[in-house]
Amino acid sequence: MKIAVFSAQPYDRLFLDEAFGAAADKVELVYFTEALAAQSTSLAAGCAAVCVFVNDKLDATVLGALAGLGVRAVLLRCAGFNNLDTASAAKLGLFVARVPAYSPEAVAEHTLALILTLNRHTHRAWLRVRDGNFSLDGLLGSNLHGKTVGLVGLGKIGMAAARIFKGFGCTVIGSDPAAPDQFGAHGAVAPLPELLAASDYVSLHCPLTPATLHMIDAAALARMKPGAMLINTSRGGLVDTVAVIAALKSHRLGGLAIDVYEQESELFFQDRSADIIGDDVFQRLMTFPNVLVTGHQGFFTVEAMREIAQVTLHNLECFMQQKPCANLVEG
Ligand SMILES: NC(=O)c1ccc[n+]([C@@H]2O[C@H](COP(=O)([O-])OP(=O)(O)OC[C@H]3O[C@@H](n4cnc5c(N)ncnc54)[C@H](O)[C@@H]3O)[C@@H](O)[C@H]2O)c1
Repeated sequence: MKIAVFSAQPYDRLFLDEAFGAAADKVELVYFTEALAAQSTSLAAGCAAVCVFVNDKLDATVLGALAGLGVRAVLLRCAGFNNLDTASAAKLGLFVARVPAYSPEAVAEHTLALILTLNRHTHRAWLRVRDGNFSLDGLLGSNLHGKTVGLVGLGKIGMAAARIFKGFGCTVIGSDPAAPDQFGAHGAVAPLPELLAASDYVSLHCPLTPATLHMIDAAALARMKPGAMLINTSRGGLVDTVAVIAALKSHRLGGLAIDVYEQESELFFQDRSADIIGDDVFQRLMTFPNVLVTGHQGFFTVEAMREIAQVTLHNLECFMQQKPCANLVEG
Protein backbone atom coordinates (compact mmCIF):
# COMPACT_ATOMS: atom_id res chain seq x y z
CA MET A 1 0.00 0.00 0.00
CA LYS A 2 1.29 3.48 -0.93
CA ILE A 3 0.90 6.42 1.47
CA ALA A 4 1.41 10.03 0.31
CA VAL A 5 3.12 11.93 3.13
CA PHE A 6 2.51 15.67 2.75
CA SER A 7 4.45 18.55 4.36
CA ALA A 8 7.28 16.08 4.91
CA GLN A 9 10.36 17.66 6.45
CA PRO A 10 13.67 15.78 6.80
CA TYR A 11 12.89 15.09 10.47
CA ASP A 12 9.49 13.60 9.56
CA ARG A 13 11.20 11.19 7.16
CA LEU A 14 13.71 10.22 9.84
CA PHE A 15 11.12 9.21 12.43
CA LEU A 16 8.54 7.78 9.99
CA ASP A 17 11.18 5.65 8.23
CA GLU A 18 12.34 4.38 11.62
CA ALA A 19 8.82 3.38 12.72
CA PHE A 20 7.56 2.12 9.35
CA GLY A 21 10.69 -0.03 8.82
CA ALA A 22 8.80 -2.85 10.51
CA ALA A 23 6.07 -2.66 7.84
CA ALA A 24 8.34 -2.08 4.83
CA ASP A 25 7.02 -5.21 3.06
CA LYS A 26 3.43 -3.87 3.14
CA VAL A 27 3.73 -0.09 3.07
CA GLU A 28 5.56 2.39 0.86
CA LEU A 29 5.82 5.97 2.07
CA VAL A 30 5.97 8.56 -0.72
CA TYR A 31 7.24 11.87 0.65
CA PHE A 32 6.23 15.33 -0.58
CA THR A 33 7.53 18.57 0.89
CA GLU A 34 4.40 20.31 -0.49
CA ALA A 35 1.49 20.95 1.84
CA LEU A 36 -1.78 19.26 0.96
CA ALA A 37 -4.10 21.79 -0.73
CA ALA A 38 -6.46 21.82 -3.72
CA GLN A 39 -3.53 22.30 -6.14
CA SER A 40 -1.44 19.44 -4.71
CA THR A 41 -4.06 16.68 -4.29
CA SER A 42 -2.99 15.02 -7.59
CA LEU A 43 0.29 14.03 -5.89
CA ALA A 44 -1.74 11.42 -4.00
CA ALA A 45 -2.69 9.56 -7.20
CA GLY A 46 -2.09 5.83 -6.72
CA CYS A 47 -2.02 6.14 -2.91
CA ALA A 48 -4.58 4.52 -0.61
CA ALA A 49 -3.89 6.98 2.23
CA VAL A 50 -2.50 10.43 2.90
CA CYS A 51 -0.45 11.35 5.95
CA VAL A 52 -0.76 15.02 6.89
CA PHE A 53 0.20 17.65 9.47
CA VAL A 54 -1.26 20.77 11.10
CA ASN A 55 -1.24 23.16 8.15
CA ASP A 56 -2.37 20.71 5.46
CA LYS A 57 -5.81 21.61 4.16
CA LEU A 58 -8.51 18.99 4.49
CA ASP A 59 -11.60 20.90 3.39
CA ALA A 60 -14.54 19.50 1.39
CA THR A 61 -12.84 20.22 -1.98
CA VAL A 62 -9.57 18.54 -1.04
CA LEU A 63 -11.25 15.54 0.58
CA GLY A 64 -13.56 15.11 -2.42
CA ALA A 65 -10.59 15.22 -4.80
CA LEU A 66 -8.65 12.71 -2.68
CA ALA A 67 -11.61 10.32 -2.56
CA GLY A 68 -11.92 10.67 -6.34
CA LEU A 69 -8.29 9.54 -6.64
CA GLY A 70 -9.03 6.44 -4.56
CA VAL A 71 -7.66 7.66 -1.23
CA ARG A 72 -9.52 5.90 1.59
CA ALA A 73 -7.66 6.99 4.71
CA VAL A 74 -6.33 10.22 6.24
CA LEU A 75 -3.61 9.80 8.86
CA LEU A 76 -3.07 12.98 10.89
CA ARG A 77 0.42 13.28 12.41
CA CYS A 78 -1.02 15.64 15.04
CA ALA A 79 -3.61 15.93 17.79
CA GLY A 80 -5.61 18.99 16.63
CA PHE A 81 -7.90 18.57 13.61
CA ASN A 82 -9.30 22.07 13.09
CA ASN A 83 -7.91 21.85 9.52
CA LEU A 84 -10.27 18.93 8.72
CA ASP A 85 -13.88 19.10 7.54
CA THR A 86 -15.08 16.18 9.67
CA ALA A 87 -18.59 16.17 8.15
CA SER A 88 -17.20 15.85 4.60
CA ALA A 89 -14.78 13.12 5.66
CA ALA A 90 -17.67 11.18 7.23
CA LYS A 91 -19.87 11.67 4.16
CA LEU A 92 -17.09 10.31 1.94
CA GLY A 93 -16.62 7.33 4.28
CA LEU A 94 -12.95 8.15 4.85
CA PHE A 95 -11.04 6.54 7.70
CA VAL A 96 -9.52 9.45 9.65
CA ALA A 97 -7.26 8.94 12.65
CA ARG A 98 -5.00 11.26 14.64
CA VAL A 99 -2.31 11.08 17.29
CA PRO A 100 -4.25 12.34 20.31
CA ALA A 101 -1.44 12.45 22.89
CA TYR A 102 2.09 12.13 21.63
CA SER A 103 3.63 14.10 24.44
CA PRO A 104 1.59 16.60 26.43
CA GLU A 105 4.77 17.34 28.41
CA ALA A 106 6.57 18.46 25.23
CA VAL A 107 4.07 21.29 24.69
CA ALA A 108 3.67 22.08 28.40
CA GLU A 109 7.46 22.33 28.83
CA HIS A 110 7.68 24.59 25.78
CA THR A 111 5.05 26.82 27.40
CA LEU A 112 7.26 27.02 30.48
CA ALA A 113 10.32 27.77 28.32
CA LEU A 114 8.46 30.64 26.65
CA ILE A 115 7.32 32.11 29.97
CA LEU A 116 10.76 31.89 31.57
CA THR A 117 12.40 33.39 28.49
CA LEU A 118 9.98 36.27 28.30
CA ASN A 119 10.14 36.78 32.06
CA ARG A 120 13.93 36.93 32.30
CA HIS A 121 14.70 38.28 28.80
CA THR A 122 17.13 35.43 28.15
CA HIS A 123 16.58 35.82 24.39
CA ARG A 124 17.84 39.39 24.57
CA ALA A 125 20.59 38.60 27.10
CA TRP A 126 21.98 35.90 24.78
CA LEU A 127 22.29 38.39 21.92
CA ARG A 128 23.86 41.05 24.16
CA VAL A 129 26.52 38.79 25.64
CA ARG A 130 27.50 37.51 22.20
CA ASP A 131 28.06 41.16 21.29
CA GLY A 132 30.25 41.77 24.32
CA ASN A 133 27.54 43.82 26.02
CA PHE A 134 27.21 42.79 29.67
CA SER A 135 24.93 45.63 30.75
CA LEU A 136 21.85 44.55 32.71
CA ASP A 137 19.78 47.61 31.81
CA GLY A 138 16.45 46.50 30.36
CA LEU A 139 16.85 42.90 31.54
CA LEU A 140 15.06 43.24 34.89
CA GLY A 141 12.86 40.18 35.31
CA SER A 142 10.36 38.96 37.85
CA ASN A 143 9.96 35.69 39.75
CA LEU A 144 7.55 33.10 38.46
CA HIS A 145 7.27 31.72 42.00
CA GLY A 146 4.20 33.15 43.74
CA LYS A 147 2.50 34.33 40.55
CA THR A 148 -0.92 33.25 39.27
CA VAL A 149 -1.05 31.18 36.08
CA GLY A 150 -4.42 30.84 34.32
CA LEU A 151 -4.75 27.79 32.09
CA VAL A 152 -7.52 27.91 29.48
CA GLY A 153 -8.16 24.25 28.67
CA LEU A 154 -7.42 21.48 31.15
CA GLY A 155 -6.97 18.53 28.82
CA LYS A 156 -3.75 16.57 28.48
CA ILE A 157 -1.50 19.58 27.84
CA GLY A 158 -3.31 21.89 30.26
CA MET A 159 -2.99 19.29 33.03
CA ALA A 160 0.73 18.77 32.30
CA ALA A 161 1.13 22.56 32.50
CA ALA A 162 -0.80 22.61 35.80
CA ARG A 163 1.64 20.10 37.33
CA ILE A 164 4.64 22.11 36.13
CA PHE A 165 3.41 25.50 37.38
CA LYS A 166 2.30 24.05 40.72
CA GLY A 167 5.87 22.76 41.07
CA PHE A 168 7.19 26.27 40.45
CA GLY A 169 5.19 27.57 43.41
CA CYS A 170 2.53 29.32 41.32
CA THR A 171 -1.16 29.63 42.12
CA VAL A 172 -2.82 27.74 39.28
CA ILE A 173 -6.35 28.44 38.10
CA GLY A 174 -8.05 26.80 35.15
CA SER A 175 -11.04 27.24 32.91
CA ASP A 176 -12.60 24.34 31.00
CA PRO A 177 -16.24 23.36 30.40
CA ALA A 178 -15.17 19.77 31.14
CA ALA A 179 -12.52 20.33 33.83
CA PRO A 180 -11.19 16.97 35.07
CA ASP A 181 -11.56 16.20 38.79
CA GLN A 182 -7.79 15.61 39.05
CA PHE A 183 -7.22 19.33 38.41
CA GLY A 184 -8.39 19.96 41.99
CA ALA A 185 -5.03 18.66 43.23
CA HIS A 186 -3.24 21.49 41.39
CA GLY A 187 -5.57 24.45 41.37
CA ALA A 188 -9.07 25.89 41.30
CA VAL A 189 -11.51 26.10 38.42
CA ALA A 190 -12.78 29.58 37.49
CA PRO A 191 -14.95 30.97 34.69
CA LEU A 192 -12.88 32.56 31.91
CA PRO A 193 -13.62 36.22 32.83
CA GLU A 194 -12.47 35.57 36.42
CA LEU A 195 -9.39 33.70 35.22
CA LEU A 196 -8.47 36.59 32.92
CA ALA A 197 -8.85 39.14 35.72
CA ALA A 198 -6.79 37.14 38.24
CA SER A 199 -3.88 35.76 36.18
CA ASP A 200 -0.37 37.13 35.76
CA TYR A 201 0.07 34.65 32.90
CA VAL A 202 -2.79 33.40 30.72
CA SER A 203 -1.85 30.26 28.79
CA LEU A 204 -4.12 28.76 26.12
CA HIS A 205 -4.52 24.98 25.87
CA CYS A 206 -7.95 24.47 24.32
CA PRO A 207 -8.75 23.41 20.75
CA LEU A 208 -9.67 25.80 17.95
CA THR A 209 -13.37 25.41 17.16
CA PRO A 210 -16.00 27.88 15.90
CA ALA A 211 -16.77 28.55 19.60
CA THR A 212 -13.16 29.32 20.56
CA LEU A 213 -12.16 31.32 17.46
CA HIS A 214 -10.72 34.68 18.68
CA MET A 215 -11.68 33.84 22.28
CA ILE A 216 -8.91 36.28 23.21
CA ASP A 217 -10.26 39.42 21.55
CA ALA A 218 -10.24 43.09 22.56
CA ALA A 219 -12.88 42.49 25.28
CA ALA A 220 -10.96 39.54 26.77
CA LEU A 221 -7.70 41.51 26.68
CA ALA A 222 -9.40 44.41 28.49
CA ARG A 223 -10.38 41.99 31.28
CA MET A 224 -6.78 40.87 31.82
CA LYS A 225 -4.67 42.24 34.65
CA PRO A 226 -2.66 45.24 33.41
CA GLY A 227 0.82 43.99 32.52
CA ALA A 228 -0.17 40.31 32.42
CA MET A 229 1.34 38.06 29.76
CA LEU A 230 -0.45 35.94 27.17
CA ILE A 231 0.97 32.61 25.98
CA ASN A 232 -0.49 30.63 23.11
CA THR A 233 0.92 27.21 22.24
CA SER A 234 -2.44 25.85 21.09
CA ARG A 235 -3.77 27.26 17.79
CA GLY A 236 -3.27 30.72 16.32
CA GLY A 237 -6.97 31.31 15.66
CA LEU A 238 -7.73 31.41 19.38
CA VAL A 239 -6.28 34.92 19.44
CA ASP A 240 -7.28 38.08 17.56
CA THR A 241 -3.74 39.20 16.70
CA VAL A 242 -4.76 42.73 15.67
CA ALA A 243 -6.39 43.26 19.09
CA VAL A 244 -3.27 41.83 20.77
CA ILE A 245 -1.07 44.32 18.92
CA ALA A 246 -3.28 47.19 20.15
CA ALA A 247 -3.02 45.85 23.73
CA LEU A 248 0.78 45.62 23.43
CA LYS A 249 1.00 49.16 22.04
CA SER A 250 -1.07 50.53 24.92
CA HIS A 251 1.11 48.59 27.45
CA ARG A 252 -2.04 46.88 28.74
CA LEU A 253 -0.56 43.52 27.77
CA GLY A 254 2.84 43.03 29.40
CA GLY A 255 4.14 40.41 26.98
CA LEU A 256 3.18 37.84 24.41
CA ALA A 257 4.69 34.45 23.66
CA ILE A 258 3.26 32.43 20.80
CA ASP A 259 4.19 29.14 19.20
CA VAL A 260 1.21 29.35 16.84
CA TYR A 261 -0.15 32.14 14.65
CA GLU A 262 -3.45 32.40 12.80
CA GLN A 263 -1.80 32.85 9.37
CA GLU A 264 1.12 30.51 10.14
CA SER A 265 0.56 28.28 7.10
CA GLU A 266 2.17 31.03 4.96
CA LEU A 267 5.27 31.14 7.16
CA PHE A 268 5.96 28.27 9.52
CA PHE A 269 7.96 25.12 8.74
CA GLN A 270 9.74 26.92 5.87
CA ASP A 271 12.95 28.95 5.53
CA ARG A 272 11.66 32.40 4.55
CA SER A 273 14.85 34.20 5.63
CA ALA A 274 15.63 35.49 2.13
CA ASP A 275 12.04 36.57 1.36
CA ILE A 276 10.17 39.81 1.82
CA ILE A 277 7.45 38.76 4.23
CA GLY A 278 4.15 40.32 3.18
CA ASP A 279 2.25 39.70 6.42
CA ASP A 280 2.29 43.15 8.04
CA VAL A 281 0.49 41.92 11.18
CA PHE A 282 3.16 39.31 11.81
CA GLN A 283 5.94 41.77 11.02
CA ARG A 284 4.48 44.32 13.46
CA LEU A 285 4.51 41.63 16.17
CA MET A 286 8.21 41.07 15.54
CA THR A 287 9.00 44.70 16.40
CA PHE A 288 8.02 44.41 20.09
CA PRO A 289 10.81 43.64 22.57
CA ASN A 290 8.29 41.82 24.79
CA VAL A 291 7.03 39.44 22.09
CA LEU A 292 8.51 36.01 21.61
CA VAL A 293 7.54 33.84 18.65
CA THR A 294 8.51 30.26 17.91
CA GLY A 295 7.40 28.50 14.74
CA HIS A 296 5.06 25.78 16.02
CA GLN A 297 7.77 23.72 17.70
CA GLY A 298 5.99 22.91 20.96
CA PHE A 299 5.57 19.29 19.88
CA PHE A 300 9.10 18.99 18.54
CA THR A 301 10.99 16.64 20.85
CA VAL A 302 12.59 13.28 20.09
CA GLU A 303 10.08 11.57 22.37
CA ALA A 304 7.07 13.19 20.70
CA MET A 305 8.34 12.60 17.14
CA ARG A 306 8.92 8.92 17.92
CA GLU A 307 5.42 8.60 19.41
CA ILE A 308 3.81 10.40 16.45
CA ALA A 309 5.45 7.98 13.99
CA GLN A 310 4.55 4.89 16.03
CA VAL A 311 0.92 5.89 16.59
CA THR A 312 0.58 6.81 12.89
CA LEU A 313 1.78 3.30 12.01
CA HIS A 314 -0.67 1.82 14.52
CA ASN A 315 -3.52 3.87 12.99
CA LEU A 316 -2.58 2.65 9.52
CA GLU A 317 -2.54 -0.95 10.71
CA CYS A 318 -6.04 -0.47 12.16
CA PHE A 319 -7.17 0.79 8.75
CA MET A 320 -5.46 -1.99 6.79
CA GLN A 321 -6.66 -4.77 9.09
CA GLN A 322 -10.07 -3.15 9.69
CA LYS A 323 -9.47 -3.29 13.44
CA PRO A 324 -11.17 -0.93 15.93
CA CYS A 325 -9.13 2.26 16.32
CA ALA A 326 -9.24 4.39 19.48
CA ASN A 327 -7.78 7.37 17.60
CA LEU A 328 -10.56 7.84 15.04
CA VAL A 329 -11.71 11.38 14.24
CA GLU A 330 -15.42 11.17 13.68
CA GLY A 331 -17.76 13.65 12.00
N1 LIG B 1 2.17 23.82 19.74
C1 LIG B 1 2.14 22.54 19.44
O1 LIG B 1 3.11 21.98 18.92
C2 LIG B 1 0.91 21.72 19.78
C3 LIG B 1 1.02 20.32 19.86
C4 LIG B 1 -0.10 19.58 20.22
C5 LIG B 1 -1.33 20.19 20.46
N2 LIG B 1 -1.41 21.54 20.35
C6 LIG B 1 -2.69 22.22 20.63
O2 LIG B 1 -3.00 22.05 21.99
C7 LIG B 1 -4.41 21.89 22.13
C8 LIG B 1 -4.69 21.13 23.41
O3 LIG B 1 -4.19 19.82 23.29
P1 LIG B 1 -4.59 18.67 24.32
O4 LIG B 1 -3.84 17.46 23.88
O5 LIG B 1 -4.43 19.15 25.70
O6 LIG B 1 -6.14 18.51 23.97
P2 LIG B 1 -7.26 17.84 24.87
O7 LIG B 1 -8.34 17.44 23.92
O8 LIG B 1 -6.66 16.79 25.76
O9 LIG B 1 -7.76 19.03 25.80
C9 LIG B 1 -8.43 20.16 25.33
C10 LIG B 1 -9.27 20.69 26.49
O10 LIG B 1 -9.81 21.95 26.10
C11 LIG B 1 -11.11 22.04 26.67
N3 LIG B 1 -11.91 23.07 26.04
C12 LIG B 1 -12.71 22.99 24.96
N4 LIG B 1 -13.30 24.18 24.75
C13 LIG B 1 -12.86 25.02 25.73
C14 LIG B 1 -13.12 26.38 26.04
N5 LIG B 1 -13.95 27.12 25.32
N6 LIG B 1 -12.49 26.92 27.13
C15 LIG B 1 -11.64 26.18 27.87
N7 LIG B 1 -11.37 24.88 27.62
C16 LIG B 1 -11.97 24.32 26.55
C17 LIG B 1 -11.68 20.63 26.50
O11 LIG B 1 -12.78 20.40 27.38
C18 LIG B 1 -10.46 19.78 26.85
O12 LIG B 1 -10.41 19.46 28.24
C19 LIG B 1 -4.82 21.13 20.84
O13 LIG B 1 -6.15 21.41 20.50
C20 LIG B 1 -3.87 21.67 19.82
O14 LIG B 1 -4.51 22.72 19.15
C21 LIG B 1 -0.33 22.31 20.03
